[in-house]
Amino acid sequence: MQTTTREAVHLPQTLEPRNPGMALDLDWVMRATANRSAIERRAATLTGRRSVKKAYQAAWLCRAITCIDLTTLAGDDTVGRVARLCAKARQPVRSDLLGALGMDGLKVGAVCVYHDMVEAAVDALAGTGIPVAAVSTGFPAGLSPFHLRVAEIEESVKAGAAEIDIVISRRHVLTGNWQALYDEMRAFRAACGEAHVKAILATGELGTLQNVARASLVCMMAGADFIKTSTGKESVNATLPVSLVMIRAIRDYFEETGYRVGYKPAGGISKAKDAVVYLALMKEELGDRWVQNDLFRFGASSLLGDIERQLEHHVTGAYSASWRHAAG
Ligand SMILES: O=C[C@H](O)COP(=O)(O)O
Repeated sequence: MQTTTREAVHLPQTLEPRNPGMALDLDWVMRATANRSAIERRAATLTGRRSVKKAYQAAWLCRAITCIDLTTLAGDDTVGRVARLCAKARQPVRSDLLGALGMDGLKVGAVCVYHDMVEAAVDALAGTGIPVAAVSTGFPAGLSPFHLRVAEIEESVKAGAAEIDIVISRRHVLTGNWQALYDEMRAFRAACGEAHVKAILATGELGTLQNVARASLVCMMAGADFIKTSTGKESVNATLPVSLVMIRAIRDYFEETGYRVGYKPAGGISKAKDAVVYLALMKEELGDRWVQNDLFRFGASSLLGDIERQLEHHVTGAYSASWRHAAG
C-alpha cells in the first residue's frame, strides 16, 4: 500500500513500548500523598544552584529545542500564522548559528495547535517527520458534551494529528471520583487509536498536590502516554513543585509496571534558564532516558525565542534584540 505524506508523519516516533494502562487500582491511588513542605524544599534546590555554562549550556539548550511542542493556541490563529510557526519548527534557529554549533537539522518535538489548524500544520510540516499535536476534548475547560469530546479526538486524528492533548474533567478529581476520571481517560485513549495521548491535568485547578499525585496515577493507569501539567490558560500553570509530584508519580508507575510515561510541563515556560532547570529535574529524578523527546516535552509558545537568543550569544558573544526572535 502506498503511504501518503500525511500517513507518513502520522505515527509517533518512540523508542518505548506504549503504556497500555492497567485496571484502576484504587488502593494505590489512595495511598498516593504529597508532602508539600518537603516538595517545596526540594524544588528550591533546583533554582538556587549555579546554572551550566558555555558549551554545556548550548548543548542543553539544543536538547531543549528538540523537546519543545511549539504551540499556538489563540482565537485569532490563521493558516498563515500556523505556516510561519511550522517554518520555525523546521528551522528553529538561524542556519549560520546551527552550523557554528554543529547542529544542522535540529528541529522541535512537535507543533501544537487547535483542531481547526491541524490540516494546515500537517501540510506545512510534510516531509519533516515533525508530528502535529492537537489540543482536544473541549480544551481548555473540557466541559463540552462527552460524545463531542470523543468525536473531536477522532476528527483531529483523521486530520493527521499524531498526538492528542486532552483535558481531564477537573470535577472528577475535586470530588474524588477516580472511577469517572479513569473511564473518561480510557475512552479518550481508545479514541486516539495509534495517536499518542497527553493527559492535561490542569494542575492549577486541582486544589492540592495530593490530588495532582492521584490524578497523575489514574491517568497513567488509564493508558496516558504523557501527563501534562496545564493548558497554559489556568491562572497557575507549570511549577516545579507540581512537576516533582508528577515526575515522582511517573517513577512509581514505571517501578510498578515497567512502562515509561512521558512528562510535559506547559504554560508560562518562556526563559532558556527555566528550560535547563526542567531538564536537570528530569535527569536527576528520572535519569537520562527521560530527557529525550519521546518522553519529555515543553508546551511553550515563546520559549524558543529566548533559547535562540542565548544560542546567538553563545556563538557570537552578543545578544540581539528580542524582537528579532519573535516567532516561537
Ligand atoms: O501547552 C502549551 C501552552 O498553552 C503554552 O503556554 P505558553 O503560551 O504560556 O507558553
